[in-house]
Amino acid sequence: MPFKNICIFGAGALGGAIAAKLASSLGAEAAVSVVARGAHLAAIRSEGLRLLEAGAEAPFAVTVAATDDPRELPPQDLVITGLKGHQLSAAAEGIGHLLGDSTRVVMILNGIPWWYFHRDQNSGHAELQFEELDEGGKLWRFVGPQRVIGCVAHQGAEVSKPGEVRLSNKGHFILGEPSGETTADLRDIEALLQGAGIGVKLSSRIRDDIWSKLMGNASFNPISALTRSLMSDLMADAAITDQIGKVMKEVKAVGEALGANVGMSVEQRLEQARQIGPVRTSTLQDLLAGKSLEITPLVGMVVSLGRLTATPTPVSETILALVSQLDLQNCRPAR
Ligand SMILES: NC(=O)C1=CN([C@@H]2O[C@H](COP(=O)(O)OP(=O)(O)OC[C@H]3O[C@@H](n4cnc5c(N)ncnc54)[C@H](OP(=O)(O)O)[C@@H]3O)[C@@H](O)[C@H]2O)C=CC1
Ligand SMILES: CC(C)(CO)C(=O)C(=O)O
Repeated sequence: MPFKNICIFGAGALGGAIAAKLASSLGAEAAVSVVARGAHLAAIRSEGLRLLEAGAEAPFAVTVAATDDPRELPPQDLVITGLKGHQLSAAAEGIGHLLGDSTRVVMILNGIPWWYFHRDQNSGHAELQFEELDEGGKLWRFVGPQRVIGCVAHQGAEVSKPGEVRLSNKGHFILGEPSGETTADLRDIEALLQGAGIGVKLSSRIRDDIWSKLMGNASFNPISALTRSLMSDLMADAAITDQIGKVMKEVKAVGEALGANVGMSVEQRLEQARQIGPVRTSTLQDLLAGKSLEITPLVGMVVSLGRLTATPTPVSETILALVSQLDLQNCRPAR
């Protein structure tokens, strides 16, 4: 087992689920720790981290070392981040404390990740950095794009109460090196996760998977927050589905302008969205919890990369304006 110390930084919905599964399958074989905060951290410390799998009647609980200060943990063999994209810059230095010479960092993210252009051979913009995704270049400096393994999650999850994570389906995670290589590290991480009962697929073109997933997250995530609707309600509304389809078309066009093969058609992506069912998107979960919203990686970057590639994104621009104002009002104290 190449991973003796594994830290999940941001053990919320998806990170918490992965931490619980790894801790339960590895037992004493490895030290699984989590970085969390607030009431969630307090509950993990006092009652353990609980996971309710889709279809299960009761959660199971695991005991993991839990802290809000990564400096308390030793250097890790593997770090998995479950932070939202807009929370990463603030955590960059903390993640840096966990890294040894060869530590790899799996970043579970929706949307365009800060490392997107690292070793990208198709866009003509290799190594381009975006301040809006990586404030002050902190992620580039403290983590380093060469450590990253990209991760696209096809798994619905929610922190149902402090200390407890609930999965909404039996999903899977797509993992890929930014370079597209199938490295030994990638194979080892695949084996680790599969051994814990986590569905994994490897991709040699992770950016294609990012764009296919983003066709949905750029459209139905902000719209679900704007309308406070479950996925099933959005997809039952023909006028909304029509707007979602328009955003999907824009996202696909931007991805293709950057050299991605976005294999999925708008109709196929809409069909995938119809299968999700009565689920609160991660953006709606944050809105309802009064938290700031993950807007830039999901919507803002579609508009920015649309500008970079001269690809029109009018519907995404409208949604960006609306959801940005919603975010401002949501985080503002009541007047
Ligand atoms: N949830 C889902 O169904 C899906 C999510 N995704 C994507 O996966 C990624 C992770 O999402 P999700 O699992 O929902 O995220 P969550 O918001 O559930 O989890 C993030 C956790 O990290 C914590 N956190 C943030 N910053 C810090 C910090 N500096 N120190 C300690 N803890 C911190 C948050 O605390 P706090 O709550 O206090 O901010 C929260 O508990 C996102 O990009 C999302 O879009 C993809 C597919 C499905
Ligand atoms: C696919 C979906 C809607 C799963 O919940 C998601 O990616 C999200 O909530 O961000």
